[in-house]
Amino acid sequence: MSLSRLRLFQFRCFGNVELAVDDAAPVVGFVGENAAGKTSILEAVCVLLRLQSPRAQAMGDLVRFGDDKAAVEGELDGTTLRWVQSASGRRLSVDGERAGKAANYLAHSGLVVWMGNDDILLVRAGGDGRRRFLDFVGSQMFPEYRGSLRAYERALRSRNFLLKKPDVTEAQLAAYAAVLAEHGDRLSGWREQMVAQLSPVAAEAHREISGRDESFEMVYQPSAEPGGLAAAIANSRGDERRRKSTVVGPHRDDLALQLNGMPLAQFGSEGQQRTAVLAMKIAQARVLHQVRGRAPMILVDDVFGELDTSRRQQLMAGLPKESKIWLTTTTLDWADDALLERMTRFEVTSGTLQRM
Ligand SMILES: Nc1ncnc2c1ncn2[C@@H]1O[C@H](COP(=O)(O)OP(=O)(O)OP(=O)(O)O)[C@@H](O)[C@H]1O
Repeated sequence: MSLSRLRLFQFRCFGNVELAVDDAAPVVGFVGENAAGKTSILEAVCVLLRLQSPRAQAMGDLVRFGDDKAAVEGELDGTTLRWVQSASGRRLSVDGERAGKAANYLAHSGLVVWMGNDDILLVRAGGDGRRRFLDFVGSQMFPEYRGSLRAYERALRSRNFLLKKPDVTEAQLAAYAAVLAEHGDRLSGWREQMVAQLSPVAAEAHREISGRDESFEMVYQPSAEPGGLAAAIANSRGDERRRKSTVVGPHRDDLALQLNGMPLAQFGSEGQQRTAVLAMKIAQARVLHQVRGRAPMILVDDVFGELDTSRRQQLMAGLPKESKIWLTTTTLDWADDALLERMTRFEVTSGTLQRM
């Protein structure tokens, strides 16, 4: 999978920039000072391919300050993808034809693994980030995942709104509970399947990086038995009345990360935690490659230069050979000749791009 052309229009700090990359270029590096716009370029790729930003709270944040719309366009293996965000909403097209629903567009789009400094929060912070990780991977592994997730989220918001109203009826709550159970059971089934595939691959990648006989494990912790959400919601009515919100379902799932059977957040050293997170991302790349038959693009924001040489080499060796790596860095001091030879480089300076 190869992105050979990318154009950003009024996206973040960019006015109108375009770059072209040789199809065969295995690594593309964006080099520049802090706040030059490096992350925004990788973010634009993620938005173009997955319709999701790894950092924006709302898609409107992506529109350049003072402008009324933003666009990203790119050429992926000969297909032209276009994403436009304006006050009237989002418009998607594939080869010049309106795509309508996200699912139609994503069927033509590509796969992505995002790696950034915040990844360590997968271990250290709460379940939100781990659920986002599962959802990001799930929507790339299973074509219907994203649609079910959106339907689940909509029903959850409506039901939680109703639960705060004093005059709500049991029938109203039950109608939304049925939607939650339908989509929630599908989501937890997919999550269970996904973690079962990711965990052994992550364990293998972890051993490769650490060089030690440690056992890393990802364990899916559903808040309700997969397939049993309707009963779990019914059984939690007392709790719901007290808390005025839906207390079971995929929005309460978690993913336990363990090293040698112990919780990594509590007992792992910083190095062990970082290794585990790298292993999870390598596993994501390998499993997506295996399941979808295409190697994902690897977007690496800042972290490459911060890894020690051996981890950097393990990471490069661990990713699918066919994956293109696009990375950002403030300096190339860390890069050895072998990597520099393979890297197409662009200098980023306050919203401009230049081939180096
Ligand atoms: N919607 C927006 N419109 C205009 N500028 C924006 C918008 N959103 C963010 N910016 C600015 O864009 C600039 C580039 O941010 P970006 O995070 O891409 O830089 P970076 O090169 O990755 O920096 P760092 O190395 O510090 O991570 C920042 O100055 C940021 O404040």
